[in-house]
Amino acid sequence: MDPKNVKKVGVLGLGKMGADWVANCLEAGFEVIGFDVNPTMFEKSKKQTGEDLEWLKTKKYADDEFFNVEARMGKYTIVESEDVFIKELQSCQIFLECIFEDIELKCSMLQKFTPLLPEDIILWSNTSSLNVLAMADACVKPENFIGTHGMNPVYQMPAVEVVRHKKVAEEALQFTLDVLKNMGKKPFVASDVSGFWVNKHLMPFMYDAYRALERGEITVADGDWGFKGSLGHPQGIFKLSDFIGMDTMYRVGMAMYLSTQDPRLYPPLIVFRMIARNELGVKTGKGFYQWDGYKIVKERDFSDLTIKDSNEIINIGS
Ligand SMILES: NC(=O)c1ccc[n+]([C@@H]2O[C@H](COP(=O)([O-])OP(=O)(O)OC[C@H]3O[C@@H](n4cnc5c(N)ncnc54)[C@H](O)[C@@H]3O)[C@@H](O)[C@H]2O)c1
Repeated sequence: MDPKNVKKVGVLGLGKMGADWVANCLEAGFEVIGFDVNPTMFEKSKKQTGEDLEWLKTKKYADDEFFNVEARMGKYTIVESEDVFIKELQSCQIFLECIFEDIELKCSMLQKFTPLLPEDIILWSNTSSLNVLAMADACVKPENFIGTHGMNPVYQMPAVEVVRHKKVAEEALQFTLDVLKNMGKKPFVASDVSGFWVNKHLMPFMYDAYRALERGEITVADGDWGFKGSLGHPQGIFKLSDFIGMDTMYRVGMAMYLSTQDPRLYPPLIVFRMIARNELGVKTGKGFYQWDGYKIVKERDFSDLTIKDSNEIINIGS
């Protein structure tokens, strides 16, 4: 396994993270094949990848005449069927899974795909919290499976949390670290515990902030400015949540709660209410902020959702 031999990557799941990882792979000069079970994602996802590359061109490669967005996009194909995707994967060196944060779904996809893949392909998963060993066990070769948790937006954030599990081959781990470094990332190694290093600490912190909002202790804008202006965070919890997506915030928190039983990881009521109203953040134009694309239009007023006393909880309805 020579990291320099990576030429082609297959990406399964073309939502926010899949689209952004594709941009990172194209930036690195790889050819990319993508597939998503939901065909309505094809156009949206490609648009997202194109915008990511435009961002890279402006912010990182402004002086590089050889960084051509169109040429990079020319190396990206979204295929419309799983059969064609599997055929294309025969010439890939890396398979990257970016589907929903659902252990059963991820394991069933790995069980289905890995017997059909080249023997020496390295399998990456962008899971943010799930048991990596369980996913490895769903693969034909658990030693070649590894967690590669990229941070949102992955084409901008240098760190990748590389999750080591007890069956991973040292060679696959080293290969992964080297390929990521060749891609310009700065990976670090984390343990296979629920939430790994980043989300183990970040998720309870974010949910506590939601609960404070729910109790009327803070507003969205003050909460975000509090962390930005006092601790130097690049953005506050609420803005970050809107980028992540409330559906993903739910899936990650619930998965971590189920595996740890830590009550701080049980999604607060506001998560359920926002999902029921399709207020998922940037992807639906409404979350903690109101959005126009990636621009904040205004912070939203959550005073109608404030939980003031126990009677209110009883009368909340839906
Ligand atoms: N959103 C974030 O900020 C973030 C950050 C780090 C890691 N992650 C992780 O990345 C992964 C993807 O998250 P996301 O935010 O991109 O989610 P998303 O909802 O934006 O996209 C997931 C995509 O997977 C597709 N999909 C689902 N089942 C599939 C299947 N069987 N075959 C093919 N495609 C399938 C869906 O159609 C969807 O387009 C999750 O594991 C998540 O925990 C997310």
